[in-house]
This record gives sequence, C-alpha cells and structure tokens, in this order.
Amino acid sequence: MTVLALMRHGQSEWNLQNRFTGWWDVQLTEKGEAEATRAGELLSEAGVDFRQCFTSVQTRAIRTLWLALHSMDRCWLPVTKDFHLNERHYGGLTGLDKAETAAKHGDDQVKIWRRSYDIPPPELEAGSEFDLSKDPRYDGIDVPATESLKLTLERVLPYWNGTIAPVLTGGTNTIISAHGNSLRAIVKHLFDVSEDDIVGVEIPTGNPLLIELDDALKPVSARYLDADRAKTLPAIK
Ligand SMILES: O=C(O)[C@H](O)COP(=O)(O)O
Repeated sequence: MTVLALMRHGQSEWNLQNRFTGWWDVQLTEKGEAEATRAGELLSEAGVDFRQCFTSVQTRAIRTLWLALHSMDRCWLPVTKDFHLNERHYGGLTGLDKAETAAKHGDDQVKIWRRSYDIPPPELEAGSEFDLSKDPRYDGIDVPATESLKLTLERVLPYWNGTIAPVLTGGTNTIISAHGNSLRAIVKHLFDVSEDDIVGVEIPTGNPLLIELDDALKPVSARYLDADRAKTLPAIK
C-alpha cells in the first residue's frame, strides 16, 4: 500500500479577498501560513514515512509545502516543481471579485464557470495585466488563455501518468501540494468521478487528504486529516 497526501495550499491573499486567481501568483495570508504549518503537524501525526513531494510553480503551493515540511522536520525531502500542477487558468475572470462577478453575470453563470466540467471561463485578453506569457517560469510553455476543469485534467494527467504514478507504483509515499482545481482534476481521475458529480467536489485549504492506494493506484481509503474542516469525499468504487 502506498500513501498519497493531496494538500491544497493554505488561504491566499486572493482567497481572502474572494478574487479569481488561477495562474496569477499570490501570497499566503497569515491564516494560510498557519494552515500550512498545521497541515505539516497533521501529516506528522499520521505517522506516514513520506519520501517525495511534488508541487506547482506557484508561490502559494510551494510555500505551503515548505511550511508543512518544516513543521514535519522533513525539509530534506526531494521536491519537484512543475507547471502541470498549477491551478486551472481562470482566463478573463482572473483578478475579478467573485461576488461582484456573480452580481453582474448571475450565480448560475458563475457556478458554470467555477464548477462545470467542460465550460471554460472567457479567455484572458491579450495584453492584459494578468498575461503571464513573459514570466520566466513559463519559458517555452504555451500559457493557456483559459482552462475548464477538463482542460486542466488534460494538462495534469500526462504529468500524473508520466512522472507521479511511477513514483507511487514504486511504493514511495508522496505529498502533492497544489490547488483547488488541479487537485479536483486528480481526485476525478483517482476516484473515477463522473463529469456530473465532480461539480460537487470541493477541496478545503491546508487540509491534507490522505489516500491509501493499492498496487494499481486505486484508492482503498481516504480521509481528511483535519476532520473538523473535511468536505464530502467521492465514493471509493
Ligand atoms: O483560482 C482560484 O480563484 C481559487 O484557487 C479556486 O477558486 P474556485 O474555488 O473559485 O474554483
């Protein structure tokens, strides 16, 4: 049995301000830092011998991992950073206030943009202040103009299959520090969640989801380590 911990970053500045973030790089709040430190304590208490970590190239996920590893006294663990684990790109919604956007376009439309499987938000306009195509961390990478969850999964899955799955299959207990929607994509794949049911799956900040995987990388158990802040998990098939 191999153990995988999926950890969404702690609260970010734009989570607090209720703004669409996506690929935009924002910092953790003090509360987010505390969540990350607590996540590390919970991972330690779980008593799992973690040996490998993966994260995105976004500061909030990287720092969450650093803070968690620090409180686990495991700063020495290898960490691989890759843009395939980035948050889904929120396109033209990036930077907008979620409540103001709902007031303007209606709750139903915003829910479709946020949670539908295959309807992406409007594209980010060329020359937008949130255009990241010149950011050095994305040298040689085709930065998307928007992403649905489906497109996010199509980005994450080759990385999962090519890089993460072989590590897990080799029996290495692994932590992935990433984002609400890149983790929803992984959960959809691992738990074989339908396109309809993934709409209702939410991932809380800074609350590690501990999953035991069999040799075929099918979940045999799953639980949030902070039970008081747990969200409903998809059924194990
Ligand atoms: O990118 C964002 O705004 C958040 O990380 C996730 O937002 P959501 O819950 O609106 O998809």
